[in-house]
Amino acid sequence: MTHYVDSEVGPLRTVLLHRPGAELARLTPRNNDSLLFDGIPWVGRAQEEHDAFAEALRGRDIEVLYLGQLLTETLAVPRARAELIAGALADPRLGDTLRDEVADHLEQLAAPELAGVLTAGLAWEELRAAGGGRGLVYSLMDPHSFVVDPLPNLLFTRDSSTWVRGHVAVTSLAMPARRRETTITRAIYRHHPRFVGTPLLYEPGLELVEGGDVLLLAPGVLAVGVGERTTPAGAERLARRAFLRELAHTVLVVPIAQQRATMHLDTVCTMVDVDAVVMYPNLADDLVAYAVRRGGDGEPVVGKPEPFLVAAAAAMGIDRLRIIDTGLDPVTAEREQWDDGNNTLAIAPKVCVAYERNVETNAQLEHAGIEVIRIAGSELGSGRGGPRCMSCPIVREAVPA
Ligand SMILES: NC(=[NH2+])NCCC[C@H](N)C(=O)O
Repeated sequence: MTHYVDSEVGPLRTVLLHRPGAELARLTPRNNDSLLFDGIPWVGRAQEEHDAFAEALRGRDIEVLYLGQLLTETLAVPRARAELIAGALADPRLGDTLRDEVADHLEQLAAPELAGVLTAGLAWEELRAAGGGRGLVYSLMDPHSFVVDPLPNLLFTRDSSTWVRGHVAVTSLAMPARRRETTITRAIYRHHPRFVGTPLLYEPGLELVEGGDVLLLAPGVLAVGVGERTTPAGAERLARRAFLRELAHTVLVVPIAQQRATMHLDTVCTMVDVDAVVMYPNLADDLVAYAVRRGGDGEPVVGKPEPFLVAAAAAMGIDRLRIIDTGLDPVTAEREQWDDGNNTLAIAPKVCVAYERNVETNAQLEHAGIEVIRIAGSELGSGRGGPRCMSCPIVREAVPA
């Protein structure tokens, strides 16, 4: 099957999810802020919610791939295994002695156990229980800490890679708690038999870009939010690369507030139809875009800022990009935006998956003719991400004419 995505709403055929597991059980009141969770999720219930999400997708003939399983399979490739172990050892906190010990520990693990440590991390006392734990660094480490940090935000597969046509952008994540995630997505796309040979449009280590900020408005048209995560330099680099490979002709760069509530563009705006978005009403009128176009030599040419809807419609070649007017009062809008009401996953034009708790937003979507597949997310949502954040589309059919 050809892996290919060139819109936000074309019928979804294959998607990458991550079923949350032991890495969520690492969250405590001491570390949840730095690990970017707003609470301490009930792991079993989060798994049930996630399974129901996956089932809803399978029920619509969508193939669900799991990151954990792909990771285990990828570890069968010796080069991938070496890269992934190196990724876990790259943490400068370790120092030589502890790094050698952790290396010895990881190298003797079979693939499933190693995948477990790469996702859930290795706690201080686990290394001692395994017979390690000598040297200065280990002795001075907080016994509540990790020698390999857990990656609870792997749940949000949207951010660590994103597809543009047949190319995959392995992103460059902003937050320290998430950076190692892309050693995993990169290894999967480079070495897993299913993905070998996929061209990489972007790579970790480049200027910051996160997948939650990248929207494929139409074939050849990207919107890239710049704010808390993706930087203007990241948007420029992504645009330049997409232009050179002729994957896009226009990239709309959209500044968003640098704060947690609007950490990614997809927390305030997602597409639900070929010409419609659901957007956080409190900023619908203020959002602007800088249209960056491919110049004759492939170099980016930057236009003046324009209202987002105007710039988007022009780039997409349509008369108007409709906002589904959620018509909510500012307080309800703010509450439901925080709970990812605007973070819908379109699985076809006019069909989206949304958290059930955002009662008002969902009612307005239905009123506008959008089918809403509701999923529970009381536990999943504690990481501040909705259905779009928790999914990385790998195959979408072309939008039906
Ligand atoms: N595409 C998204 N909106 N992703 C949400 C990611 C949430 C995650 N806890 C973080 O702070 O990074």
